[in-house]
Amino acid sequence: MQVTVSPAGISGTVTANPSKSAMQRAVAAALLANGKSIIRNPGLSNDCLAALDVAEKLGATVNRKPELIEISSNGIQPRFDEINCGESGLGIRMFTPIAALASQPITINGHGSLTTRPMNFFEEVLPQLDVKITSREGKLPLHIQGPLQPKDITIDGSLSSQFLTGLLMAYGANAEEVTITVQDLKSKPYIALTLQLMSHFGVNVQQQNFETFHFGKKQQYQAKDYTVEGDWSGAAFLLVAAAVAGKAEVHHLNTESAQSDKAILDALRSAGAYLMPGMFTINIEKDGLKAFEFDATDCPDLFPPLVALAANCKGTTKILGVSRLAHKESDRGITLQQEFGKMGIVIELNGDEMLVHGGTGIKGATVSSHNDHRIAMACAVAALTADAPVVIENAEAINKSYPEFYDHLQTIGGKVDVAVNA
Ligand SMILES: O=C(O)C1=C[C@@H](OP(=O)(O)O)[C@@H](O)[C@H](O)C1
Ligand SMILES: C=C(OP(=O)(O)O)C(=O)O
Repeated sequence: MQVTVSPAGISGTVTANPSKSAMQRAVAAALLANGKSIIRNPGLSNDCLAALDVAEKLGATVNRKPELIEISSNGIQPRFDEINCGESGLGIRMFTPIAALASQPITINGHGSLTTRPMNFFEEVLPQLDVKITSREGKLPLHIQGPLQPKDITIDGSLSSQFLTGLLMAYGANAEEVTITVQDLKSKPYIALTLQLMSHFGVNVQQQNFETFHFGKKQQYQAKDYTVEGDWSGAAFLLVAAAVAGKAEVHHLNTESAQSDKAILDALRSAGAYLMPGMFTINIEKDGLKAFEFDATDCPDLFPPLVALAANCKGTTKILGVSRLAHKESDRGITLQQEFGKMGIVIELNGDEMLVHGGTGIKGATVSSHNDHRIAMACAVAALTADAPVVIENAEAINKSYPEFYDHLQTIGGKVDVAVNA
C-alpha cells in the first residue's frame, strides 16, 4: 500500500489508540489465570491479534465483543503444537517461556522482520530451567519442550527487556522462593509495566533496583477486569505532528502511566513545544522550536517521532541510545538516516549518538517504511511541514501497532491519500 501525505496544518481532538504493550501483557496474564478475564479498550493491531491467537492455541477461549474481549482460561493447556507470534518481538519473547510451562513439544514461529531478530537468549537461558530448545542459529523457528522449572538465575538484560518480561510472566505461574538477577537491564520502564500488570492479575514480585526480582510464596494469576491504557508510543507521533504543524488535544493518555514513552513530553518540552498536560488529556501547540538533547536508551521506540520533531527544530539535535535500535523491525538508526535523507534531512550516526541537523527544510520525496511501522509514521509526520507531498511505500506497516494512525492523522487535519493497490 502506498500512502501520500501532503503538507497541512494540524488542529483537532483525537483519542489515543490502545497500547499494544499493555494489551499483549494482559492477554498473557489472562491466559495464565484460571477463570474469565475481561479486557476493555482492547487493541486490535496485528501484534495484539497475534497475542490473542497464541492465547487460544495455548488453551484460552477468546470471545470478542464490540467494546471488550473476554478471555477464559485454565492456565496453559496447549491445543496445538505450533504457535505463531506474527511480527511481535514482545509476543515471541513473552510467550516462549510461557509456552515452555507445558510439557509437550511446541514450535514457535513468526514472520516478516521477526524471522531476522535475535533469540539466542533463549538457547542460553531456557536449558538452565530444564527446557530443551533448538533454533535456526539463534533465529526462528524455535522448538521447545518444557516444563520450565523456575530457578535462581542470572541473565543479561542489555539486548532487550522483553526476555525478562517473558521470564517474569512465566515464573509468576509457579515460582516459589526464587530470584531472577539481571545485569545491565535496558528499557527498565517496560519491566515496571510488566510488574504493574502482574500485580493487577494477583502476582507480586519484589524487585530491587531493577537488578533482582524475587518470588516469595507460590502465587497464582487471578482472572481480572482490565482496561488497556492509551498508547504513548503511538500518540508520540500525534503530539509531534501538533508540535510542528499546529495544535491538538489527545485524549486517553495517562501521565501517571508506567509506559516509558510518556517521556515524549520531556522531549517536547525541551524542544520548546507549548504543553498543557491534564491527567488524561494532553493539549499541545506549536511554539518556537529549537534543537534539543534527549537520552532515548530506555525508550527506544521514541527515536522515530523524535527524529520527525528534530527535523523541524533549528540546529543540531542530539539523541542518545542508537545502539538500542539495531534489532527492531528494521535497523532504525540506519533506516531513519536513509529515509529522512531522501527528505533532505541530514542525520549523523556516531556510535550511540544520533545527530539530526534540523530546520534546513523538509523536501517532498518517495520514501520506504522498510516494513517498519514507526518509520512509516515518522515519515508521515515529517510530510506535514515538507515543501511537497511525501509518498510512503509499504505504508501498511502501521498495522503492526497502530492501524488507526492514518485515520487519526486525518482527524486532526492531516491530508492522507491511500492507494490500496499500489
Ligand atoms: O516490552 C515491551 O512492550 C516493549 C519493549 C521494548 O523493547 P526492548 O526492551 O527490546 O527495548 C520496545 O522497544 C518494544 O516496542 C515494546
Ligand atoms: C520494536 C517494537 O515492537 P516489538 O519489539 O514488540 O516487535 C515496536 O513496537 O517498535
